[in-house]
Amino acid sequence: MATLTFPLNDGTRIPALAFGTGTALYQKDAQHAVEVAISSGFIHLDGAQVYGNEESLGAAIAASGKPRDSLYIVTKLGKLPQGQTVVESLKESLKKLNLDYVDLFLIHMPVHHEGKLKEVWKGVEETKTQGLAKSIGVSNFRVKDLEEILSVASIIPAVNQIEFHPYLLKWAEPIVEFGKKHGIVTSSYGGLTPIIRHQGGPLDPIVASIRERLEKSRGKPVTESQVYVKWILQKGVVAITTSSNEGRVKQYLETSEVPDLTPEEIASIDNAGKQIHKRFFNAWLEH
Ligand SMILES: NC(=O)C1=CN([C@@H]2O[C@H](COP(=O)(O)OP(=O)(O)OC[C@H]3O[C@@H](n4cnc5c(N)ncnc54)[C@H](O)[C@@H]3O)[C@@H](O)[C@H]2O)C=CC1
Ligand SMILES: O=CCc1c[nH]c2ccccc12
Repeated sequence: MATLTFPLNDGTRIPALAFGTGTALYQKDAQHAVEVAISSGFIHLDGAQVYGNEESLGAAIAASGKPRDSLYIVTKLGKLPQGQTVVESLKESLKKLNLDYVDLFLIHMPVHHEGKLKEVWKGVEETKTQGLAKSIGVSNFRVKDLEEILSVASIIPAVNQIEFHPYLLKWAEPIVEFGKKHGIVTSSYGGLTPIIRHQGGPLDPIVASIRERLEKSRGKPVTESQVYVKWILQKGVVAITTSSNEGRVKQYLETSEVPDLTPEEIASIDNAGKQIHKRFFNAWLEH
C-alpha cells in the first residue's frame, strides 16, 4: 500500500507516519529499534540532538541498505553552545548521522533560545539555503513563538511538532489552526497518551466502541492505538509513535489498512478529549 504523505509549503511531501527515537526505551542506542522499524516499512525517522543517539540512528540507516532518497530523516537543534552557529551544529549532526543532508531540521524548543529565537531561525534558514536540510521547521512552538519567527522569516516553517492527543486538544487546536492558516503542517508526539499514560478517562468507552465498529468493517483485528493514530492522521497531522516491540511497530504501519473514522466518531473523540487537560512532555509549555 502506498505511503500516506502530506504536502509541505516548500513543495516536498512528508510521510504521515513516523518512528521516533527519543525515548527511554532506547536511550543512547536506537540502532536495533530503528533497524526493525525500517525493515518493517517505516521511512520517516524522527531524531534529535538531545536524544544523544544520532550515531545509532545513522548506523541503522546505513545497515538498512536503503537508498538515501527512499528515507525521510529528521533531526532537531538543541541548545547552541556559545560561539557555535546553527549551520555548524547541523553539520555536527550530519557527521554523526553519516548523511549529507536531513529531510527536515527543526528547532526543538523555543526555550532553548530565549531572546535569540529570530536569530536562530535565520540560522536554520541558512541550513536550507546551503542544502543541508531539504525542509525546515520547529517543535513545541505556541502561536506566540510562531508569530515571533514569522515576523522575520524569509522561509515559513514547514512543520511544527507538538504534543497532540485528545486530552490536549483544547490547547493544541489553536496551534494546528494557526498552522493551517500559514501553511505549517503539524506533526504530533504523545499521540497514544489516552492508552498508555492516562487510562480510565472519558475516551475509553468511546474509543472501545469505535475500535469494535472498525474491526467489524475491516474484517481483521483493529487496536485502540490504531484508532488514535487514525484520529491524528484524519486531522491532517503527522503521527510519530515508537516501540521496541516489533508487533506494535507493524501494527502502527497497518493503520493504513484501517477504514476511516466517520466525522461523528471524530467529533465524539474531540468532545470527550476536551473534558480533560493532560500534558506529559515539556511542562514549561503550561506557563
Ligand atoms: N519534540 C518533542 O519535544 C518530543 C518528540 N518526541 C518524539 O516522538 C516520538 C514518539 O514518542 P511518544 O510520543 O512517547 O510516543 P507514543 O505516545 O506513541 O508512545 C509510545 C510508547 O507507547 C507504547 N505503546 C504503544 N502501543 C501501546 C499499547 N497498545 N499498549 C501499551 N503501550 C503501548 C510503546 O511501546 C512506546 O513505549 C519520540 O520517540 C520522539 O521521537 C517525543 C516527545 C517529545
Ligand atoms: O523530545 C522530547 C523528549 C525527550 C526525549 N529525550 C530527551 C532528552 C532531552 C530532552 C528531551 C527529550
